[in-house]
This record gives sequence, C-alpha cells and structure tokens, in this order.
Amino acid sequence: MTREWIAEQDWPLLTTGLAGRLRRDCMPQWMAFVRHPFVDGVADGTLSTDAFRNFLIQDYLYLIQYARACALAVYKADGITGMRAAVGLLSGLLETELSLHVGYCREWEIEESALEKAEESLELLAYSRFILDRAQTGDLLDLLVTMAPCLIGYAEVGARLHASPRTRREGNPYWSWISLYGGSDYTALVEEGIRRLDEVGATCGADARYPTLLREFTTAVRLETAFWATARSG
Ligand SMILES: Cc1ncc(CO)c(N)n1
Repeated sequence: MTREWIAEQDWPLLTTGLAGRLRRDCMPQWMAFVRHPFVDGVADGTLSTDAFRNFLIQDYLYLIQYARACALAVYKADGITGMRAAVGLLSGLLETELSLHVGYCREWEIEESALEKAEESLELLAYSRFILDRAQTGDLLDLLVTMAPCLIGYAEVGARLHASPRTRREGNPYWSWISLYGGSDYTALVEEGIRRLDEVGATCGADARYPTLLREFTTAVRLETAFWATARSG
C-alpha cells in the first residue's frame, strides 16, 4: 500500500455497528489513544527498548486481568451460544495472545519468572480494576462495551502501522509487535468481538442505554491512553 491506511475505507467493520458508533462518538479521546507518541515511536523504531520491555511486562499482567473479565463474560452470557462466543474469546486470549506474549517476551530477554514477579503499575491497576468493576456490577453489554477499546484499538494500531508506507520495516525492533496486532489471528479475534457486541447490543437495548455505554467506552479509551505510559525506563 502506498497511501496511508484509513479505518473507514480499509477496515469498515471498525466503523459500523455499535463499536463504530462508540468509536466515532469519542473521536478526540480515541485519537489520543491510537495516535499516541508511543505508537509513533513503535512505527519508526525510536521508542527506547528499555521502556518497551517494561510495557511488555505490564501488558502481560494486564492480559491476565483481561482474561478474568472474559471469564465473567462467560458467566454473564444469556445462553449456550453466548457462552461459546465468550469462551472463544477467552481461549483465544489464553491460548493465542498470552502464549504468543510469553514467547515474544523471551525474544526480548524477559523470562517468564520475571513476568510472574513484576509489580502491577498504577496504570494497570486503574484500567483492569475498572473493567472488572463493570464486569461485576454491570450486565453483559456493559462488560463487552468496556472491553471493546482494548480489542479494537490494538487492531487499528496494528493494521495502520502494518500498512503505512511511513512505518520502518527493516531493522525496526518493533516490527514483530506490529505484525502480531496487524496480523490475521488477532484480526479474526477482534472481528468476532465486534460482531458479538452488535448482537448483545441488540438484545440488551443498546439504543436506550447509549449515553451510559458511551461513558463506559470513553473511560476505557482514556485508560488505554494512560496505559502507554507503562513504557518507561527504569
Ligand atoms: C493495554 C492493552 N490493551 C489492548 C491490548 C490488545 O489485546 C493489549 N495487549 N494491552
């Protein structure tokens, strides 16, 4: 691709349905998330590797908390089909993303024992406990809306950087991270999640509840933006 990647043209699923409506209705916050300086540093390879290592460790711990929220989505599902869908996301996370993450950390010379020992950052605590709060006190729709920015945002970042002519490919230490989130395994997981959000939105009355849902979504987007700051040295 010789031109920049644009969600509306290149991956319309991100911009239609309930997920697309939520994304569009918090555009300033969404742009602060997906166009963060961290993302620029990954694209041109200038982000400090020390900082990136710290981010990877925090992200591993985050994904474990996200998996717990997914498990609550199994519990809150309204029937066997919904349970299977939530199990699909949970096992995608545990079997695909988390094990990729451990292998990937090893490439970055972070041992599994270091992952287990690391202390949770304030950004991670704030974000994951917010999701878990919505998971416990809200219904399935509140939960899926709160979980959505995580899925959609990294897919958008991955797809855009993977396609952008300005991304440095040769000798960029972050190219494999870009390929992971811009790749088809992750894309498929996200598409499944977006479709599920639409189905649950329809059965749980998303239109009538929209202002509350937008607030939950926007808070999660702001917490995603704050999470990039876990990429710091020391
Ligand atoms: C903080 C965060 N958000 C989203 C993703 C994508 O799964 C991730 N790995 N980490």
